[in-house]
Amino acid sequence: TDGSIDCTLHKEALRNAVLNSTQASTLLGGQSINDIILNHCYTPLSASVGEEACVEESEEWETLEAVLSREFGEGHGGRKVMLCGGAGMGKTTGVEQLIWDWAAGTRLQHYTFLLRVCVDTLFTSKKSLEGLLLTSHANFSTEALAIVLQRPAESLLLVLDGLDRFQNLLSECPPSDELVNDPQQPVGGAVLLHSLLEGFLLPGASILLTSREPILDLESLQCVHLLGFSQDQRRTFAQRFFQNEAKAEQILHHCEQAVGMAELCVCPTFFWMLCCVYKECKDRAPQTLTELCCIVTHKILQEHSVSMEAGKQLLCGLGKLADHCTSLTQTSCSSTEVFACGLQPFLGSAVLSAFLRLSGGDISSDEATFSFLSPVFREFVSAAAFYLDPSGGIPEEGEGLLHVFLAGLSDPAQRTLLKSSVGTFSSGRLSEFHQWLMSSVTEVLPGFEKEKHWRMFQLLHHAHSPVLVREGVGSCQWRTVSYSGLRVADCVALAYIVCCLGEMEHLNLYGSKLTEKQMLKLLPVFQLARSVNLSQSHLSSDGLRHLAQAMMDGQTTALNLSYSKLGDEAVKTLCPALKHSNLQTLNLRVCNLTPGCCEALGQMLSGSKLCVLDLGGNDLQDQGLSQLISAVGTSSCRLQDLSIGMCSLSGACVAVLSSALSSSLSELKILNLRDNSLAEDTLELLSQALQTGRSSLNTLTLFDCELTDSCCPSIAAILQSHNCHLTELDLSVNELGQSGALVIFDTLTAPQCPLKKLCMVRCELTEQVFSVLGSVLVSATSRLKELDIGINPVGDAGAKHLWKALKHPNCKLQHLDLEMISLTDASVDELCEAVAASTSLTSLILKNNGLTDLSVPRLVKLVQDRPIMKELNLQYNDFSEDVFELMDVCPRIQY
Ligand SMILES: Nc1ncnc2c1ncn2[C@@H]1O[C@H](COP(=O)(O)OP(=O)(O)OP(=O)(O)O)[C@@H](O)[C@H]1O
Repeated sequence: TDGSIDCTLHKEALRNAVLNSTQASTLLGGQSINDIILNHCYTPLSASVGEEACVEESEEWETLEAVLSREFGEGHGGRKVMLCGGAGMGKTTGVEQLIWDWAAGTRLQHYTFLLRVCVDTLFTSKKSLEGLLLTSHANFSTEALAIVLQRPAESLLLVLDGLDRFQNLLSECPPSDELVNDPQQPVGGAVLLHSLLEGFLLPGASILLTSREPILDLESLQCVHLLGFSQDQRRTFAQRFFQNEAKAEQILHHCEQAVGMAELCVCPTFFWMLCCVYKECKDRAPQTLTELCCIVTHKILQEHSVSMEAGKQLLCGLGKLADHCTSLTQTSCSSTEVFACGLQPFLGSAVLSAFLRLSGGDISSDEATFSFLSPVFREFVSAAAFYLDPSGGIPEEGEGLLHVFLAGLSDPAQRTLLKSSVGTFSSGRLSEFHQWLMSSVTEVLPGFEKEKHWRMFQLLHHAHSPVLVREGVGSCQWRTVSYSGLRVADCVALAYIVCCLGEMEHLNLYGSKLTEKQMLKLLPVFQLARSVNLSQSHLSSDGLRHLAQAMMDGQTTALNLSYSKLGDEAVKTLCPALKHSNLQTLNLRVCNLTPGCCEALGQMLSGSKLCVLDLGGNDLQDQGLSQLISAVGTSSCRLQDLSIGMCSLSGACVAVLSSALSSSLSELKILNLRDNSLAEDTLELLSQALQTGRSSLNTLTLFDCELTDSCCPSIAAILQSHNCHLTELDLSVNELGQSGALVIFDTLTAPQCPLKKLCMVRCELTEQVFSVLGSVLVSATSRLKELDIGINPVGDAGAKHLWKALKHPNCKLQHLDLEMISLTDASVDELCEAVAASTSLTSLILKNNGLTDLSVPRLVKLVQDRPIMKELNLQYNDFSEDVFELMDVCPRIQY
């Protein structure tokens, strides 16, 4: 009966294994398990459950301890969990602490037996489950174990730690007829493991596996990702480590500031090493990752009294071994391989085991394998060897740290300590690296791939040489692609680059989601950028405050926050700062603004340097506009260009606008009112304001403002006035009709009419209107140079009047847009003749008409024979593919 098997003895045996362990803590290998457990140094770890690991610290992070308690909770018999996490993330420590706690009677007591399955020999020969359990539990006799295994399997928890070493052996699933259910039957490792996981062997038993990578894709297996230490867990660890809260805070702060360290600190082994180094560096903590690795190497070599010559030989050998492992994508090597890398003088010496872990027996055994204790150091020695060993070129790498270390080591300040222990670097190698870096920068930054840009910033940051930054970035055509998705480390690197340069033309963060931390790191960039694009971005309210501060202190002249869902409160936060900034242009299009923020906007306008303001697409309403506009027309407002299209304005707002415009102090030159329903009678007020002579307005957009012919006399009055400065007028998409248009055209020949550009797209213009327009164009007094009158279906007959006018020497037209006027091939003779004769026309838009292949040869010849023609747009006509080649010969033709 199982009563004869005493689980308290088993628990004691498990505890004794820890108590009697002789494993020692090392700098690169980490703190020993017994030290952690017995001295209560265990710190909770973070984990996330599911297929994808949630690697950014967030609410999805739970503690490993909580996850394991839940997954293996009472009543959940037969749970199978795979704990995945990179090297040194704490898998073994987490599992060992769990075993200790079970043995101490504090966790998972509903399992009567917790058993380790020894994985070391799992794949070397056929083994039975019983055999493997006996290897790890010498306290059991074969008979006793057999009795334990006959218990209801629900009371058993099996632990298999470190399966990643057998990744390739596990990749293939054995056929199900090979799976076994007898714990005494010897089988291969893959069969044994699959028999356990698929519930053939000990059905109902719970199983906990660990591996660096997710190795088995089984439905029965729940994946838990181990993510190391969160910020708070690092704090707990550091407080325990230093026994001093202030010191712990200092370290945490330093990690954030030191170049390249913050991201690595989530890894418990790395953080342990860092704390050990900090404890000893009384006067000066390492400022960068490279410096940290140089200090650690120096310490290890000194501790083992390694001479300079031998130190150099060791690093070169380790570097070769690292490159060898990388090229074969393997993590461990045999002693033969270690030998071949020139490390034979160090085989068996303690200094080698400070860097490499030996497993599978002693050095002389065939099964002995070596692997790097720390993946970070693997890349570090590879970089150091590049500078120490003159053979080979710049090693290739993907995302890793190798190039980061090459960059860091190229800086004499960061490698000082390494120099004192292994000697000076070859100057040829140093200049080789610098040349490589400079040519990579000049190749990458003019390109479109933002990740590659960031990589270059990182390398330049690690190289820590303002001269290199100025030489590389300063002299190349740095393309301003959107930098959305910057990680914190990229923000830091970008800030370093821009600070070295002292300026940045354009910071494009289109579509970014920026946390407060990222904003803080980017502050110097915001201050030094001439223009900043945050269109479609999301900023937290703290982030916004930092932006405001940066604008106030900085030299930015243009800020684009359009489509960013800011809302009134955010704008109220920004306005007081922007008032005192150097901003000249501010884009707040479609930012969910309401009348609630207009007072703040108005206050910002008075006294600021702002000249251009776009508020289009916000629900400002008449009430908001009157608050906003109160500043315009006062001596403290410099606004010249205001867009308030689609702002739910009605005719009632025209009164306040008009009074602002008629103030002699108003500097407003451009006003865009498109897409508002302005009642036409109120246009009279605007007309009067523009006739006072005090308004400087030269561009007015009334596109789609629900105007009709009854407003045309008011517009005509403006154009006829001797005081009017209007040179551009857009009346498109209004139902002006023939009579209305004629009233306006009548004024265009008046000598005082200053209009140079007129848009009347889709205004129901007729052939008769076009005929009048023809006579306007040939009059000696008309100043019209640009005419957009598309989407008025006047056909060939209507266009004829314009062709005739174009030939006339008085016609000054440079740009003519006749999109969608139902033009056909029948017009082409006259069109070509007219354009050829025109002395001014440089751009003709004929999109969306009925031209066919027949016209193409004539049109191509026309453009070819007319060098002053900049653009002939023939898009969306009825062409077949046959003529594409013909049109391709002339790049000024768009089709
Ligand atoms: N919970 C923890 N509390 C304190 N220190 C920890 C903890 N987890 C890990 N460490 C530190 O990290 C080191 C490495 O941990 P561990 O050996 O458990 O990692 P691992 O994930 O098993 O790595 P590998 O895949 O390389 O075997 C430990 O020696 C210890 O210094």
